[in-house]
Formats: sequence, structure tokens, C-alpha cells
Amino acid sequence: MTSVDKVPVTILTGFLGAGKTTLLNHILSKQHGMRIAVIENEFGEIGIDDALVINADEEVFEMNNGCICCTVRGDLIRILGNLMRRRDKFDHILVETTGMADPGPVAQTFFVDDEIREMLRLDGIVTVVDAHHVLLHIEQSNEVREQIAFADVILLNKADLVEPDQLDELEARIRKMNALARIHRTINADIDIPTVMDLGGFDLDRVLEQRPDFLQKEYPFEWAGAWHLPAGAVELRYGEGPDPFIGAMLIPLNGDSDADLDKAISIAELAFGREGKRVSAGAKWVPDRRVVNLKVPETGERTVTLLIPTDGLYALFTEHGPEEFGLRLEKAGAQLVPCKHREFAAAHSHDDEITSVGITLEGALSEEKVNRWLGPLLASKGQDILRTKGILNIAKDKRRFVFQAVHMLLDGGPDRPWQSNEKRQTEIVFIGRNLDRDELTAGLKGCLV
Ligand SMILES: Nc1nc2c(ncn2[C@@H]2O[C@H](COP(=O)(O)OP(=O)(O)OP(=O)(O)O)[C@@H](O)[C@H]2O)c(=O)[nH]1
Repeated sequence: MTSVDKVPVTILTGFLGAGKTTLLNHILSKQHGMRIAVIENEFGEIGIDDALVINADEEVFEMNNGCICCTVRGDLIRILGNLMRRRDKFDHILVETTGMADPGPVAQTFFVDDEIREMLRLDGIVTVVDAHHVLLHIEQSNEVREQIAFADVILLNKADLVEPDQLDELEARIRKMNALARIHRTINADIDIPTVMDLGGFDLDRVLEQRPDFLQKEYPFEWAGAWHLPAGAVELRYGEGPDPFIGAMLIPLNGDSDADLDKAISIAELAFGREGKRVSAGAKWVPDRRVVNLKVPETGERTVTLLIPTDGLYALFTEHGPEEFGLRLEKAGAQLVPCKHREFAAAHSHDDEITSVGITLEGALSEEKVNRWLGPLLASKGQDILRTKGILNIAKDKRRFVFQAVHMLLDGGPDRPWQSNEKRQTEIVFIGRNLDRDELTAGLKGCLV
């Protein structure tokens, strides 16, 4: 299949509340003659975006429960595969990521999966930037920096909320993070569709130049070594390291070929995805198919005794390279040298501090009480509460009240009437740091009539 026949894909990214859905709605409502299939990935305990995306003829596929760049990448590949069986129905695919996604691994999907690469081509990464909040986000979020660095096109959105000279400064700052992206200033993500949808190809060479390991698969461990180990006790010694606990796993190998190590790698990948067990200093470790979390000492060294069941070849996988925490194996005071070892690109990590709290509540709310609760709540906690979205059941109103906020900027109003087959209930989701579920739930309950 030539590049022309392949279906173009656009990845739409940008931090929480930057304006991705606004851009999506703009694209879906314009007459551009393109038939677009949309794949959406939402962060948050309750999916509200459904209510915020306009009804369009285009097909929208939702992916919830996980971030597109990690756990649901398999889902993305499956949905893309299904779409390709009906490829006569559309001309372009748009993948909207969550505000928390690192676009790198999503983009990587289009280069490393053979079937996908055969049928689809990444047209580009479009990053929407919230001009009003982006400086705060650049400081706090690695994902935002990645979203800007990977972009082919950047929309410097919400230009109406920022003075022109501040916009100039912002643009200069972003330019430093990505010298080649095309930057457009927008209000309500209002932009010519070809400017974002017809870029003619994601610039893989540019990305490879900046990140030579872009196409390298990521692993949940950084290092593996193979040793011939004698049956009985072997000492594993280590010292201070980069994390309070470091995961490790010992697996018997059938032989010392690359294929044998590859087999062990697959086992270790699965095991590192599950919760590990802890062993304390001085404890005995009998190798099984579980990861052991080694407690790292604040000073000095620790020893864990490995009980090797039979003479043979074993592979030890570790979350960090051995030199990072002084790891070595010893038998009767003599160091054992691995017969081979391999290094792996480590998986990216997320800002784990950002979580979501979803609340569903029956009973009608007083609009006045909601205003009295929500406004001050967002004003006082606006630094921590990054994003709020909700569908409210307001007393004596036939219509749903749909609202959303980015930090403390609120936006919303009455929406369509509640349907007869629909449960009248309030659904609200908060995304941010230090969220107190009980306090938020109590606050919402206090708005009941
Ligand atoms: N003032 C102003 N508000 C905007 C602009 N663009 C979008 N908004 C508002 O910003 C809020 C968030 O916009 P969305 O498009 O939902 O943002 P998003 O990136 O899809 O948000 P998540 O999916 O939660 O990450 C909405 O209330 C929009 O109406 C703009 O250019 N100016």
C-alpha cells in the first residue's frame, strides 16, 4: 500500500481544559467534505465528554478507564483495526487523547505495529495550548512539555484571555521547546481545517533527531543480567539508590541464547505489571514468578539471600541499572560475574498526583446553593482543581444543566431536556491534585434542595 492510499491519522493533544473538545466540535461542524472517525480517550472516573461533544454524523468511539498512552494502547490498536475493516466509510481518523497523555507512545503506535503501519499514516500531532494557564502547566507537568515538544502544529488557544505582549512572550517560550512546529493563535480553537488536518505527514525524522530512542519499545525494567548460579544460598547486595524501593525478579533460563532471554523478558514484563512483594534486609528470597521490591537503605548496604533451587542459568531483571544502587551477586564473599546482560528503555511515568473524583448524586439541587458552593470552592482551590465537569439535576428545571471549569474559569448553562427514559441525577467529576472525596461529596450534598 502506498503512502497515498493509507488513511491519515491526526493525534489531538493538549493539557486538561486546553480546548481539545472545542477544536473537535469545530472540526465536526465545519463543511469540509472529509468523513472523519473520532476516537476519544477521557481521563476521569465518570465520562462526561459525551454530553460536551456535539452530535455529528461522524462516528465517535470512546475509550475510558485508563490513559491512551499506557494501559489502553491495546484498545487503541483494536479500535483502529476494527475501523480499517470499514475503511470505505471515512477518509481521516482523529484520535483525541486525554489531557494527561504523553503523545509520544501514542505516536509510536503508528510506527511500531506492523498492521497499523501498513494501513494508516500519522498525518500529524496537533497540540492545543491554554494560553491563560500554560505557564503554570509547563512548570508542573511533564506531559505538557512532551505535548509541546512532539507537536507539528500548536494552537495557542484562549488568545482572548491574554494580552498580546504576553502572547508574544508565550510564543517565544514555546518556540524554545519546539523550534519547528507551526504556531497559530486562536480563540475557541477557530482555525482553518486544512491547517490542522492536512499536514502531509508527521515529521518522524525531526523527532528521531531529538529523541533517537523514540521507536524503542519501553519496558518496566531497565536492566537484565544472566548468571550461572550454583544451588544454595547466593548473596544479593545493594546500597543507596534512586527510589525507596526497587523492583527485581529472578527467572530460570533454559539456555543462554537471545531467544531464551526474550522468553524470560516476556514473563518479566507481565510480572512487573502486577504488584510485587517486599523482602526485608536479611530475608531469604526463593525465586518464583513474582517481582520483589527491594527496600533501599538510606545509608550503607543491605543483603538479601537468594535460595537457588538447582544449579543453572538465571536472569535477574531490575527496575534500575545495577550501577545505580550498587547491585551485585556474591557467593562466599566472591563476586559472581554475569555471562551476559541487556539494557532496556524505561517506561515513561505520569504525574501520579493528578487523580479524579467522580460523584453521582440522586435528588434535585438548588441552583443558588450550587453557585454558592462551586464558585468559592474553585476560587480557593483553583490551583489544585485543574478541571471540573458536570451534568446537574436542578430542581424544577426540565433541562439538564451542563457545566465545566478549567481551574476557576467556569462555563455552562442549561442543555437539552431530560428524556423520559433517562434517570434525573447529578454527575460531576473533579480532576486535580489533593482532592478530598469526602469533602467534595459533602459539599455537593449540601446543595440538595
Ligand atoms: N475564553 C475562552 N475559553 C475557551 C476557549 N477555547 C475553549 N474555551 C473553554 O475552555 C473550556 C475547556 O474547553 P474544552 O474544549 O472542553 O477543553 P479540553 O481540552 O477538551 O478539556 P479536557 O477534555 O477536559 O482535557 C470550555 O469551557 C471552553 O468553552 C477560548 O479560546 N477562549
